Amino acid sequence: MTAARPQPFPAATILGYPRIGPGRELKRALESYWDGRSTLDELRRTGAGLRERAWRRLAGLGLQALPSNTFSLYDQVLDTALLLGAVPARYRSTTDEDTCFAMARGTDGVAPLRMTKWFDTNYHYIVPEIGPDTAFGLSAAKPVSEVRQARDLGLETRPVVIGPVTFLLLAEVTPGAPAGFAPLDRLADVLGVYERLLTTLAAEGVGWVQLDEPALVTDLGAAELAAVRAAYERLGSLADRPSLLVASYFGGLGEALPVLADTPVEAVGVDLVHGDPAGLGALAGKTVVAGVVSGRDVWRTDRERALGALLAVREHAGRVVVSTSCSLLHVPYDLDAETGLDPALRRRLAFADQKVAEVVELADLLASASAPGSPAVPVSAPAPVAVPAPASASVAVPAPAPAPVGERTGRSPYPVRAAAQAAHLRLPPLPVTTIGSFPQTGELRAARAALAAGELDEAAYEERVRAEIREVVALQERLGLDVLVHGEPERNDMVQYFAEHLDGFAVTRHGWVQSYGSRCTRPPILHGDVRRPEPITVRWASYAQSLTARPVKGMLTGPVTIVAWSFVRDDLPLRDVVCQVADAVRAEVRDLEAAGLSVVQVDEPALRELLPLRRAGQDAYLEWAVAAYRWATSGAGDRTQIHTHLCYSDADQILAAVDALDADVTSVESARSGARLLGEPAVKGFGRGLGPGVYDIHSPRVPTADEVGELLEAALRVLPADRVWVNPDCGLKTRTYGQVEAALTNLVEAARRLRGAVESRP
Ligand code: MET
Ligand SMILES: [Zn+2]
Repeated sequence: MTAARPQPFPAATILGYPRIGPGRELKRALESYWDGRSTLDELRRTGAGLRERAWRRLAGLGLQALPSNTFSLYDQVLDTALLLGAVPARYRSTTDEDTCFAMARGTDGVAPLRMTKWFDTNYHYIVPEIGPDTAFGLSAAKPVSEVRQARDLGLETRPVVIGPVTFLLLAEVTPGAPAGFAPLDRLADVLGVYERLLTTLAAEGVGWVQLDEPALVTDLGAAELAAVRAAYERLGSLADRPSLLVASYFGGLGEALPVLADTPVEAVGVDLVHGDPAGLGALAGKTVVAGVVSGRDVWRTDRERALGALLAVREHAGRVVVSTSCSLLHVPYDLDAETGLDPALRRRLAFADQKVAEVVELADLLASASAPGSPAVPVSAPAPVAVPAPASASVAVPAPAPAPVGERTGRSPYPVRAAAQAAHLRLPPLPVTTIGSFPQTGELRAARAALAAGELDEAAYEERVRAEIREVVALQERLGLDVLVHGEPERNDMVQYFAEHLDGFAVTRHGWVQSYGSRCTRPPILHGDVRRPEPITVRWASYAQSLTARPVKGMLTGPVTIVAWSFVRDDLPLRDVVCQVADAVRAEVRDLEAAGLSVVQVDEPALRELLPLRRAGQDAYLEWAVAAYRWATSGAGDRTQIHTHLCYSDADQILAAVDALDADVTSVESARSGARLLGEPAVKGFGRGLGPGVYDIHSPRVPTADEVGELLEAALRVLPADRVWVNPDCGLKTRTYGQVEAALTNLVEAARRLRGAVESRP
């Protein structure tokens, strides 16, 4: 069968749908397979069941154009690497699934591929590795079998694949490739594989294929724009192929718009929530898949505004299809599952299924809105639902004015503080610490569930947490760590826990969103003004400190991260929301200090995540984000050592801003990325304590003391010895106690071996 004549694109679609399962079925199936408790066949059956459920649900909601290949056992970028044959030889296994998991999670002897944030979201993708010798080749089994599975259910679908330009721009270079090589150099080879994919899908009778190109909303240079042109000229000119939708999202297309408009692709997806419709006239003659329903927040769509945007697009471009601004991967499944939410808040909300219904409804409204120029909402159409204002908008919060960067914040300059802290804390060189969390045992989670269900009373739960703290402190003393933590046993999640204790937030019971692989979070909903009614962490941290003579590090989540990992009200500038949270964190830092904690860590792993994708907005963002952090931490005295933690280490991009945070010690992920950070010139100039992670906590592998020692030696070659800290890449909560104990033993051992040498250095 060859491709039929171009089929018109139906009136409504979505760019993608959640896949973890409404009850996190995929998470359970994956973890059970990884632990050897179930077979690959069982895992495959779970996947098939989830896909069937998703398609039936979408069809039931009235959606005509259904996506496929948006299901993934781990990550869609990793799936694309497998599809294109970009599999480094060290990961090849007997089944596609095991190869996929080897790349994502590593194996006994082999470290996994790097993982990083998907644009400015909290979703993580696996970074493909491309070199001059990568042997590309098509493995189309997955998209083809999904098309067939849906067809067996009587449903036609549109396979979704990451597009060639985004795939190559996100890839990193195989270690050892010649200098100057860039993955984009392999564009022509990769396009050959995409051509074969399109031919294969056409032979399957597929009418449309969606190629996701979110990289097109970032600043592109001449070479990248030329790649866009080359890619879509070539794929568009292919003889027997399905119609092509090139989907952009997370912002406006900017300079890539006229380039795409010039190519023979049939449809272009544009984000009209985060990008502006300027220039869409260039798409006349094409189908515009207009993302007017946000795929990234949980707010109901303002129907009038959305319809206005759709009518404007229809006036300028050819055919308009109503869609989401991006995949619904980033929002929970179904608001109907949340029975405990305040009804006034509920009325303002829409999760994935509600957003699908909005898309369908808007398509109906658009169809009945007659010629351009007629009233935006036809009389016969249901009146748009008014979105109520935030409930607490009237609560007066003394808005903090964060101290501008560079201005005095109350603390002395770093050298003065460093001396005061050294005298007070008396730490050895290369102090060993952790990032905060210790393994969250099943027992602990069960106790929390029992508390929520009313089966365990507060006092019994509290004692359970205290017992855990006692064990964690004793373990750290026994292993010989220098700065201890209480282990965060009371926290379900580093953001949700604070949200539950601050006014202005609501939390959900089932609102899970995939973070990476089998990991999910339940982002809180920040809907009103934020205030801290009372201290949050002080009793746990001071209890831990009461158990030991060594310093315990109080552990807080920073204002940018709390906001970044929540669904945030959209009626205030983000900066103002962050300032409110910074004020609450500031009060908590001061209370920890007053309770006798000499070290306080304020985590900002999301600092870079909110960085605007285009350079034009980045300086302004960093200025207010850094100011908010300094406001949160600068109430501490000189003797109190402030730590911060980031889960990545793209030093060139962000290290200057990290320096401006003015924290005394910064820990960053480094082991997972093969200590690339240490090669960055910016590291040499870093003027404070730095702990480049020496233990990749995303992998079940335990590093040996020798491996840790090598990473520390590498750090000591570029950093002064009195500023190097020894710590894992991130928190330990996803690991087992067996792994953690073995790994921390090796961290302490490696630090001890090097201390002598460091102390005797001139
Ligand atoms: C994602 S960063 C995690 C930091 C937190 N303190 C932890 O150790 O889990
Ligand atoms: Zn982290």
